[in-house]
Amino acid sequence: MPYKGTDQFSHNEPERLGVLVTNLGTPDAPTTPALRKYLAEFLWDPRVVEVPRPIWWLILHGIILRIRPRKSAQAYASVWQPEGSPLLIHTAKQAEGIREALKKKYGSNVVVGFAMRYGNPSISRVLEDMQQQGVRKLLVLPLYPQYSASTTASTFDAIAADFTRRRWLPDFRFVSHYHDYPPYIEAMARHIEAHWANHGRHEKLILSYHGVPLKYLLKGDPYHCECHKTSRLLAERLGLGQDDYLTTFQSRFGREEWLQPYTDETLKSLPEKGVKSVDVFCPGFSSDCLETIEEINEENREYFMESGGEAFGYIPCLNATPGHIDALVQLVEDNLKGWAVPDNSPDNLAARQKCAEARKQATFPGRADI
Ligand SMILES: C=CC1=C(C)c2cc3[nH]c(cc4nc(cc5[nH]c(cc1n2)c(C)c5CCC(=O)O)C(CCC(=O)O)=C4C)c(C)c3C=C
Ligand SMILES: [Fe+2]
Ligand SMILES: [Fe+2]
Repeated sequence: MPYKGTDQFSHNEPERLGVLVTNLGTPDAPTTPALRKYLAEFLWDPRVVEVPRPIWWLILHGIILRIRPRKSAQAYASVWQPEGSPLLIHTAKQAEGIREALKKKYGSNVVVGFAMRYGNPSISRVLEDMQQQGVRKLLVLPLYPQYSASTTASTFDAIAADFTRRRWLPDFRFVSHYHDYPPYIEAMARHIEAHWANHGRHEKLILSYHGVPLKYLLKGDPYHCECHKTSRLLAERLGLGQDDYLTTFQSRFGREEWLQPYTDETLKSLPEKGVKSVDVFCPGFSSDCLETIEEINEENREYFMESGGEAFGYIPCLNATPGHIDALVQLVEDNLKGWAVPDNSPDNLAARQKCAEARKQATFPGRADI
C-alpha cells in the first residue's frame, strides 16, 4: 500500500510545531441531504453507537436515516447563521484566538489548525495541510473538557487512522481531557459571574451536560464522573451550596437508558417542587451549537415555563470569549512543555541547505550530518 508523503521533500524547508484543535462536526448545510450525509458518518462510528454492525446497519439505514435527517434539518435551520453552523463558526474563532496568542509569542513557527471529527474541515485534510506546512511536532486538543470514548477516543481513532496511512509521523501529543483544569474552571466561573452581574441571578443553577448511554458508564467510561467533578469544582469556586445547583444530562438519543437525571425531565419537575427560576449553563460544550441553542434555550426553556416556571436564564457557552481563549492557550502551553519551538533561523536553514544540496548530488549524508 502506498503511504502518504511527498517525493518532492527537501530538507531545508522550515519545520513547525502544530496545534490541531478539533470538535465534533456539523452538517455542511441545514438541509435533509446534508443531514443524511453527516448523520450517516457520525452514527456509523462504533465509538458512538456500540451495537453489532449488521444489526446497526439495518436500523441506521432502514429507519433512522430515513426519518431523522428531515427533522434534524429543520432544527439546524432554526440556528443556522449567515456564515454557517454556530459550532463551526465558534470553533474557527477559537482556533483563530489561540493562533493569534501563540503567534505573538512564538512567531510563524507554530501553526494552529482546526478540524471536525465528522464532516468538514476533515481531520485528514487538515493533517495533510499541516504536514505540508512542515509540522513535525503535533499537539491535538479535542474541545471536549470531559473524556468520553464516544467523543475523545473517537477523535483519537480518526487521527490514528490517518497516521496508519502516513509515511512520516510527527511527534505527537493528545489532550484527553481538561475537566478539572483550574484555568477552565476559573474561565467558566468568571463567565457565569459576569452573566449574573448583567442579567440577574435565579434560584438554581442547572449544569447540563450532553448525555451518553448508561451502559457506557457501567462499562467504565469516566465521562459521568468527570462531569460531576467539573460541576463540584465550579460550584465550589462560585461559592454554591448543595441546593444551589444540579448536574443534569441532555440530548438523549434512542430508547435505552442514558445518564440521569435528564435535563428535560428535571426542568419539567422543578416548578412543582417550588423552584420557579433557573439559570442553565452547559460546561461540557465549548461552543454553542444545536444542542444548546435549540435544545436548551428553546425547547427546554419552553418545558420549564409551561410547567409553571417563571424565569429561565440561559448562560451561553464560553465560545471564543477572551477568558476561554486565555484558558485554552494556557492548556496548550502546558501540554507543549519540553517541546522546543523549531529553529528556522537563517543559520539553521542554511545548515539544512547543505543536506538538500547533498541530496541533489545523491551523496545522501543523512540528517545526522546537517
Ligand atoms: C459534548 C459532548 C458530546 C457527547 C458526549 C456526545 C455524545 C453523543 N451524541 C450522540 C448523538 C448526537 N449528537 C448530536 C449533536 C451534537 N453532539 C455534541 C456533543 C456530544 N455528543 C454536539 C456538540 C452536537 C451538536 C453539533 C452541531 O452541529 O451543532 C446529534 C446531531 C443532531 C441531531 O440530529 O439531533 C446526534 C444524533 C450520541 C448517540 C452520543 C453518545 C453515544
Ligand atoms: Fe451528541
Ligand atoms: Fe460517575
